[in-house]
Amino acid sequence: MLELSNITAGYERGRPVVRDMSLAVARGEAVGLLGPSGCGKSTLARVAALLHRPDAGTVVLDGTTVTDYRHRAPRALRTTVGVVLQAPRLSATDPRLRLRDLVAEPLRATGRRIEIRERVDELAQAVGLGGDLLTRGIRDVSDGDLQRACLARALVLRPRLLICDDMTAALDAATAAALIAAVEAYRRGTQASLLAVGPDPAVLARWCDRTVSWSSPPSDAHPL
Ligand SMILES: Nc1ncnc2c1ncn2[C@@H]1O[C@H](COP(=O)(O)OP(=O)(O)OP(=O)(O)O)[C@@H](O)[C@H]1O
Repeated sequence: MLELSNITAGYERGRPVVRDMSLAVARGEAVGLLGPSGCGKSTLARVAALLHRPDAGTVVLDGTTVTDYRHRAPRALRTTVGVVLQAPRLSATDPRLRLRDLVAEPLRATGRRIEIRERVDELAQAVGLGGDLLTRGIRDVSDGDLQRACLARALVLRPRLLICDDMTAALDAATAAALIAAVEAYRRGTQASLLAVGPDPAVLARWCDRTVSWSSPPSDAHPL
């Protein structure tokens, strides 16, 4: 489903934060990527989500070798992946949005307005956004509720690969458990693959088939 081969990536020319990293996630598999803060996990996750162009290396997603990233990536490839980032306030681009609009954003962007009502209500239930939460603005909900909405948005186009970058960071235990359960239910229903990134082995073990440690030598770090 996802093959990252010898990825080198960073933000400044000549100063990579990810060096020669390889990782594969098979169809239907859930892989945890474990590593300390600042080691480059989020950067690699962004490369896998086609949000950041690597300086070197190859990304193969669903059998297609990726040549373009961000808005230049073909829509069909972009919508293969759903992404939940660590900081929901940063990933929710427009602070004036209501949660309902935030969840519906990918459906609007892909011209599937007709599906919005049913799909958003279905996902609100799946992630536990009850009561009037969907009608509230981003500024008027807790980080936990905003992250629930971000997970719903990531699932709204039924991605075949879900990437969760430290999704449960800074959430209380009950909200974290609810979000993990929602991802598990989605995967049971769709056989979607999962790449879960985080610093806590116990959290990753809870929802992943196997965990790759960032500090492993390259030969152990991937099954390619
Ligand atoms: N947009 C950016 N511009 C410049 N440098 C960045 C940017 N994002 C991350 N970095 C730097 O790249 C390095 C790796 O960061 P990254 O977020 O990928 O690591 P991480 O393992 O996910 O850390 P954390 O678990 O704390 O999020 C860090 O030194 C960070 O400061």
